[in-house]
Amino acid sequence: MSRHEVPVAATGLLRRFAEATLIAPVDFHLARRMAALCRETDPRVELAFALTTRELRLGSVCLDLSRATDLAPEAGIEDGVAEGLDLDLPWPELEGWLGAVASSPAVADEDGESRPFRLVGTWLYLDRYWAEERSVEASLHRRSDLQLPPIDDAHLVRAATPLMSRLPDALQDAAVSAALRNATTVITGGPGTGKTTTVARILGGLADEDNPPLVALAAPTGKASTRLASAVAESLPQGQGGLRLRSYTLHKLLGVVPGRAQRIHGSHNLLPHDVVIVDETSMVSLTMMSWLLEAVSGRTRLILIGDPQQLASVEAGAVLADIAASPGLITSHPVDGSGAADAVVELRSNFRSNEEITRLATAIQRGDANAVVGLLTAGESCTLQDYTGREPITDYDVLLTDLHATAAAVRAAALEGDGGAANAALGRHRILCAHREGPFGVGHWARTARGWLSEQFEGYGLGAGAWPGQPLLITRNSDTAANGDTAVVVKRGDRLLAAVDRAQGTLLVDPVLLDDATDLHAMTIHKSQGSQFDAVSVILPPVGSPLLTRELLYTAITRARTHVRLYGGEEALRVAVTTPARRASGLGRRRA
Ligand SMILES: Nc1ncnc2c1ncn2[C@@H]1O[C@H](COP(=O)(O)OP(=O)(O)OP(=O)(O)O)[C@@H](O)[C@H]1O
Repeated sequence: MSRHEVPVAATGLLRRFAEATLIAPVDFHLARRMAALCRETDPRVELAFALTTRELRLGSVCLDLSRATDLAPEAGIEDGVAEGLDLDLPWPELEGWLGAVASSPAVADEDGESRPFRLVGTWLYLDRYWAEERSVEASLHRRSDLQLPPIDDAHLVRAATPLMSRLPDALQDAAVSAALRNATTVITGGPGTGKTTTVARILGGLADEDNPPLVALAAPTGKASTRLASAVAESLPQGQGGLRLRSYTLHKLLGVVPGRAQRIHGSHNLLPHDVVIVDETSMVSLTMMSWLLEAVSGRTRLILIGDPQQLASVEAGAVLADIAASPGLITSHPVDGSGAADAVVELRSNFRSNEEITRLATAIQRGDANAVVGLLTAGESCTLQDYTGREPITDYDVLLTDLHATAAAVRAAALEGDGGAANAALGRHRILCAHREGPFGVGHWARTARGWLSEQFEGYGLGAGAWPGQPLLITRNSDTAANGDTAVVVKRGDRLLAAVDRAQGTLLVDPVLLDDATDLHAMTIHKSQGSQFDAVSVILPPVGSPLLTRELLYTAITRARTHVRLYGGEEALRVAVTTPARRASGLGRRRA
């Protein structure tokens, strides 16, 4: 059954919502099953259950019944606009709906014993997510009162000194100070604002030759964790002396058993680390955050790093964004009498991207569509070109120039057998799409770009086999590569080898060992998180696509160091800028 087919068993109210793609077959069946188990027969309640599971699938932690009428049809997520749907839906009247849900035997209230669902105000949760949200809140509050041993003055002075050749930045100083004084610190900031630099300074302050702290550098993906480890190692003021650094994915750190809720570390077996640093926290789901906080002991310093403006986890929850929006979740009680050190610090100066891109990112964050359009109209390094889904790639000279220059440089290095140079050249430009399929999707743009390049370079992209200069994206973790790593096929003597771009350096492997690698002439914006390119060409989704959000646009354009080229309609751009991704969650707002 396709995602948008209407289940045969769906009748009445649920059928109307299934036809409008407000609920998918999986939501319908789950809701039906739960309702049947609890002898619930009111279709309004079944609808609330189905919409709750739908919202979980789409990243929210709960369903806000008072805002349910804002929910968008799901059709179009893959292939464009939801056309021909009857969206004049018979929404239940709110008060009666809330009453029916509250009196269902499947639904507990905030203080009630566990049942499959829980209604808190107008928020309907699956009980498990409510429990996880409470657990995260409680852990953060508990950690606010922890007393870590104070850092001695010599270490504080060392950390207070900016790294060589860095400009003074008061917010970076504040973040360093907070991390040394508090048990829990959250450092947020956009790309290039110095988060990694700040971590290096913090570690410089914590380093101790006599008693080196055990430090976990963790991230949701293998690529992000190795990237953090190598970036930190490069910036550490005194090298790795006085520290015991280890890098992990969060799954590895906690010893999560794949496909199960079991893990080696939890409240029953706390992590042994003195310091746990988590990068790319925006991608951490509510479940993973609750597991992490359970496993971190009261003597461990916890530092969470990330950019809450970026796209959140593909699973439910946007914990970093919730913390950034409700800093009171972590209160600060420095133990050394040194005065308040805010536990949530936002870094703001971008030291990497050019000024136009920084201004564009700021206007997007503010939701100022006029400013965004103005910057793109007058911009030199940031531009918008019309794309309606029908124009051929040959209409876009600048895109062809970017593609040609990048492929030529990648290919030249690949023919020389220089994997490092080939991977560096691959970072010059990338096509980024929100969709996977259809005229706005990765599949279409990767095929089109590769097809055009094969007309420019002899032997490029023809046939099924590998060719020198072939760009690859790894899609699964293995011994040789991490999901999200990129590689280029290079010529070494008579052989073709894949040069995998790993944080520790280039790794040469036989291309056949990379079973789970795909063409990299274009990639999704989701996959591009954590990566940087000189120029990006962003294919905007069309108006009507639920993917057209501010976070998506912000994530895409902040991948670029020097040039942002958007392809799409002005209306789509305006919709993106003015549509923040909505993720319902009660974290930090429960008693607001
Ligand atoms: N205070 C500073 N003065 C000058 N340059 C800085 C300063 N802070 C950071 N930089 C430089 O800016 C660049 C980005 O810094 P860094 O990698 O620490 O940022 P980041 O926030 O971790 O970025 P991303 O999340 O995009 O990886 C680096 O080249 C770094 O050396």
